[in-house]
Amino acid sequence: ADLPSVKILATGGTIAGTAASSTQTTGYKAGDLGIQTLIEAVPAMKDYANVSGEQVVKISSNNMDTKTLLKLAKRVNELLADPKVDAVVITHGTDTLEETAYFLNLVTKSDKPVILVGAMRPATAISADGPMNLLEAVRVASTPEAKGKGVMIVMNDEINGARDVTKTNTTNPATFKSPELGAMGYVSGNKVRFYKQSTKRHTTNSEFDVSKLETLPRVDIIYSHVDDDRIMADAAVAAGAKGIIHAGTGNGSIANPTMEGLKDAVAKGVVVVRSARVPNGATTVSLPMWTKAGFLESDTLNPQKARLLLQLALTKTQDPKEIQRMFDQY
Ligand SMILES: NC(=O)CC[C@H](N)C(=O)O
Repeated sequence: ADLPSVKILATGGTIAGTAASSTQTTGYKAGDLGIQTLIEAVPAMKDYANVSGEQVVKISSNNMDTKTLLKLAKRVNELLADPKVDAVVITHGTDTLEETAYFLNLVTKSDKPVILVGAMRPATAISADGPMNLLEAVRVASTPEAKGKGVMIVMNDEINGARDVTKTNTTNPATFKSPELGAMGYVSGNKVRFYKQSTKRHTTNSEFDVSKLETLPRVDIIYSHVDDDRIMADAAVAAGAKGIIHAGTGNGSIANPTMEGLKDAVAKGVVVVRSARVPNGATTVSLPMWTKAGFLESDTLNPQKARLLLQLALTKTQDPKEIQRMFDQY
């Protein structure tokens, strides 16, 4: 009775996936099982928390969209405002898990733990990783030290912070890593162990608020490559993008023809942020001509997370100086 109350919000993914055979680990149906089935599969959760479930959506997370993100964020805030709820765990597909985690890290108005969890093997597979991951997520959510650390992903015995974590392997269960900045902690034996946390702004210290938002501004990502040209930049502007994240080569480098397209985008009021297709390191000022063109820098945020931050930034301001400040602080 004295245990914390943890609400599990289910959204689908492989953790709720089913396949025709116990050895099938690809080509299965994601998001098939409901939250009650997932909870019943892990009775040990009751040793750590009073858990209850709620199905938000049943999707494969490659289909995650703004509407669902906003719905989820609003529900998380509603639940955490209730003194009877101590923490929220969200089951989610792994494809866009890091994006939902970072988005919630920016818009959750509570210091109560919010833990995201998924699986790489469907629930029907031998050595399915979902049940243990869910148990560990609930254990972390029930730990007092998890409070105030921002949104986290718990999978495969690791606790990773929403800002720094990324999916690093297409199929391996040990896929969620923070390669540059390291894991925050481990679920190890009978202990939840924390070692570090991000210095970046999040949750109760964040200026972003989705409570009145029904949509987010369009922001497109342009991925750089050999033979790059301006076609994608022009297409983004034509599609009505208010922002563009350029996933540049190296330290956010831009091919000359693409640069012309992006300069024209800036001239039309589109905010352009340089990120990088390189997984590690900060994207910084490299060539002065890019700064002169008005392009901003994403710091260590990967393109998909930079996109979410720019969307939220654009709900508050169009001022490039202010938006760069946000990229420096979040
Ligand atoms: N491991 C997974 O969860 C991937 C399954 C699916 N593509 C999803 O993200 O929902």
